[in-house]
Amino acid sequence: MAIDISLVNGTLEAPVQVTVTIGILALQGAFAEHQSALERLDLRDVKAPNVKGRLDKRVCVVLVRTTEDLDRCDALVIPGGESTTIALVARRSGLLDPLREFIKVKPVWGTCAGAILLSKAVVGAKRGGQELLGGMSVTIARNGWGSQVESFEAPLEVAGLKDPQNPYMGVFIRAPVLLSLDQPSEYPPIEIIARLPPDVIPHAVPDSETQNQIQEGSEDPKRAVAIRQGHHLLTTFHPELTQDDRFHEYFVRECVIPTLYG
Ligand SMILES: NC(=O)CC[C@H](N)C(=O)O
Repeated sequence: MAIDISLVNGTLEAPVQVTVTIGILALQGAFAEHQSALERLDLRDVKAPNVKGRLDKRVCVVLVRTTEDLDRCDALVIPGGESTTIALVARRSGLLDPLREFIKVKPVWGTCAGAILLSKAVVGAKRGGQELLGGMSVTIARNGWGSQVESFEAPLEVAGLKDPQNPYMGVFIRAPVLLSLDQPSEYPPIEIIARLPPDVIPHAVPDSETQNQIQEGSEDPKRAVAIRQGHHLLTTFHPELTQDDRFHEYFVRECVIPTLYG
């Protein structure tokens, strides 16, 4: 975050230019596509009631490969790719613990593999295990829809986005499936931002994995494909692979700006 204080007629004025710096973990996966989407955003369109002064028009994007890169960021995006590889490279780069500390205090958005890393528990990890970053009190199934050939697109119901009447085309590539949305008291409430249409059912997750988790009258967590918990956002699909930037706009508007200026 950079705030310029200007001197007008010898007195200090309120901040006039506010830069939002968002990191993208760039160890493996679709980080370049997230960069393009974030750089397309025009923050002058983003409502930021608590910002005294103007938001800089453009997000400042940092590709994060070191702790020094991470230290510059107000928020972080963890892209899709291969969650086991991202965790391994993060460990080798000395980033795993700094990332866990970052997640405790700053907004983070995980897409697909990034969603797995943001979860507190995973089902179907590779042999040898899967290190997680945690941050969101959910359990997720890796490759919950099956293999690459079972990748698909689906129009999502997106109540919380801009233009909610326009469905959002979700791109699911070896996507994970949310198995349970837990609500321990030390975590903020979970809000479902996007759901699958009722006719799309993740078949690769055995019912036995989920049956016990769905309480009568409550929603099947498998239909939730974008959730927010406090200032964190999780999407099991790939918003960066479309030209529809509403999720990127949502993350900045609802998760990043209120954390910086709320
Ligand atoms: N498109 C993706 O990010 C796929 C995620 C991959 N199945 C994993 O486990 O990491």
